Amino acid sequence: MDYLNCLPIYYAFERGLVDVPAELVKGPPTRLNGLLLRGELEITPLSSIEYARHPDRCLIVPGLSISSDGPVGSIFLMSKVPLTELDGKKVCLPDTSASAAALLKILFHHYYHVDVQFETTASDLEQMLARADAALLIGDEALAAYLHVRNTGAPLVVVDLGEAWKKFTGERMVFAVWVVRRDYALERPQETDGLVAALQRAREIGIREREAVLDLAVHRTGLPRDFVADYLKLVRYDFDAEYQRGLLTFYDYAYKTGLTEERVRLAIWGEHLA
Ligand SMILES: C=C(O[C@@H]1C=C(C(=O)O)C=C[C@H]1O)C(=O)O
Repeated sequence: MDYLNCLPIYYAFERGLVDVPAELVKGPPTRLNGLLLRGELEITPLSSIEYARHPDRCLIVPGLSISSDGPVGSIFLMSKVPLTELDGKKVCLPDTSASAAALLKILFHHYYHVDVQFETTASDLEQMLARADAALLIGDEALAAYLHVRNTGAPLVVVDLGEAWKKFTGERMVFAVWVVRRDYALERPQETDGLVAALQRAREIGIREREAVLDLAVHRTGLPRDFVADYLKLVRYDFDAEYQRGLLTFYDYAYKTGLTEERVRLAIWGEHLA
């Protein structure tokens, strides 16, 4: 995934510290979601909401996710007015996002109790706010927009969706899980074990070599070092029982909000295969 939040995981592959018998493909979340579902990728981070829409198509890689326990630092709603005043107004969603877009719909419906009209557009704060009263941003565009708003003092209400979710439910929020295509995994269990082990090894190295990852992140983005360091502390990569409970809570609300068609169970590679 072509965002800073994936660098701690892919650093070891990029640096050749872990051998991965695969070709790496980059893109924003919705592009990778589409490629996996069209059978053009074998293993990828997938927007968590897309897993709930296609549980028969994928198996979750154990012990890995893109999550937060409270603020996430890169998923923001930026609004010209307080959220309660958005009733009947338009909100732009970025065409890069699936999970955060679903989360925002859930929050408006069940937490803020505000009825808004959504429009999906390219991820560009200025253009979004020219067409609507509020805009959702994710990933590196959200980081840049946040800094811009902070530095210019633009009069926008800024809400971190990881933080709003935590206030609403008390739970962690899982934005993406790594999945392997189910047909591929069942046909090629040994290759799947190899890819899963490579990802887990890469994650360990990314955590251990935190400073080197930070150097590379600063070099690549040109963002201030303290800002990037703080951000990389907010993003979590765990997928233990507490994260899974947070994810199932998200799925419950997604179902209640009409964003998914069934209440799914988590099928995790190596744990239980439905
Ligand atoms: C934390 C983030 O979570 C992302 C949000 C996603 C989504 O909305 O579909 C998908 C993958 C994650 O990278 C982020 O990109 O800022």
